[in-house]
Amino acid sequence: MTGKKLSGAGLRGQSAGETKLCTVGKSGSGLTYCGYDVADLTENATFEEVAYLLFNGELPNVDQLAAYKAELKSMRDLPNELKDALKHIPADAHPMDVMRTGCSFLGNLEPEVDFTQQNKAANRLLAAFPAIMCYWYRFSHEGVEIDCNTDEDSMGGHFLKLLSGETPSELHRKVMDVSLILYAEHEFNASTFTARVCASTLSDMFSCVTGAIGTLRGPLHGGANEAAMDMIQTFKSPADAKEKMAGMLARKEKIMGFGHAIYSESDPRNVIIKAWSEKLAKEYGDSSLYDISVACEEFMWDTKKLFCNADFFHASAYYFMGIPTKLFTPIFVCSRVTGWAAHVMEQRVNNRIIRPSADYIGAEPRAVQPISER
Ligand SMILES: CC(=O)SCCNC(=O)CCNC(=O)[C@H](O)C(C)(C)COP(=O)(O)OP(=O)(O)OC[C@H]1O[C@@H](n2cnc3c(N)ncnc32)[C@H](O)[C@@H]1OP(=O)(O)O
Ligand SMILES: O=C([O-])CC(=O)C(=O)O
Repeated sequence: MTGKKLSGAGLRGQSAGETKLCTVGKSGSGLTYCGYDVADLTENATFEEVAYLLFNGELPNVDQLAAYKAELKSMRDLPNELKDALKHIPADAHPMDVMRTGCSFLGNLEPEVDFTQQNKAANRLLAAFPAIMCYWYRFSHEGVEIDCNTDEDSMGGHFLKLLSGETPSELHRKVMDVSLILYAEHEFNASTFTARVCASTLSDMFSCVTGAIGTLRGPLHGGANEAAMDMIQTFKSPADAKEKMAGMLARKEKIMGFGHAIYSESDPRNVIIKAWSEKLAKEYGDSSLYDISVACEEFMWDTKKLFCNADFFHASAYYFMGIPTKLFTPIFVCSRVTGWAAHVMEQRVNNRIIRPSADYIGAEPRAVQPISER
């Protein structure tokens, strides 16, 4: 066999199952969760409402939301054994490895014994992830043992307060909330598919989410927001960005934060996070990083007709909020755990073990030679 087998490579364009949770790129660009447009959700709902929607199929009413938020708040703290484990992870560890270990360790302490506990397990992970990330980060980088509870009402505000110890501004709370909504769910992307494959063996929620974290870690998936930030920071000006990107394309390098496996015209999350990034740039008082990002977007469209995906303007938005680059992808985990867990639950309702076939391209049948004759 010669050359790259393109048709069907990466399972592109093939349906691998059914879902009620999400549509991606139905007309080239849209994104819906349980029938709601993601733009509508970012304007008229909060991340906790979206989490409830994904787990229950409907948005909550006032009482349901209050009860759900109270439940999540009661689950924010970490067991001492997990805090001790996090203290042993070095400062130079990859933060996604910390998230993976934190998830897996919690699964030892509070296992999902049977599927009647699936909502509890999902909510526990959702509530605990900000503390898993920030407890490790602040202890390993600043020597501070943080209190894992805050008086912040929302997940976004809670995360920001754990990270800095300061009460976040309304603007920062809002942007974090929008960001968590945008990253919550995305149909059969690589990490969600990992979770569903794991779920299809009737494994537990913590194993499904641990596997998904490992898949999200890569730069072709969730890791792209960090890679985009690292790249943007090497550009001195919009003109410099265009010149350096031309060189990257000439060397056939991938530009992180651009392109998408499903969307063909645009990623609907980009226009939303880009607008918030612009607002944050004004508040920050120095818009150079935003201006450089806009130049990158223009250049990629003009030269390759490639558009920014969800990750690209998240980089500058998080930067303006003072979030360290190494925590960008872990924030994605704090959000996407909702989508992953919802897919695990959906897989369990109508399960058959996921086990595709492969086209064999190896050696013809042959006999084993005695080792002395090889
Ligand atoms: C939240 C998320 O996970 S969003 C995705 C985040 N990932 C990134 O931003 C990483 C950069 N982007 C990419 O690597 C790809 O666009 C992916 C992984 C997102 C999608 O990959 P695929 O569906 O396989 O698209 P594919 O790689 O076939 O792209 C088609 C062509 O566009 C090119 N291309 C696609 N994305 C890029 C990019 N970011 N930079 C440069 N060229 C690109 C490919 O090289 C390919 O060119 P070719 O036909 O000459 O080989
Ligand atoms: O759908 C994909 O392939 C990747 C993506 O954008 C996501 O998971 O949010």
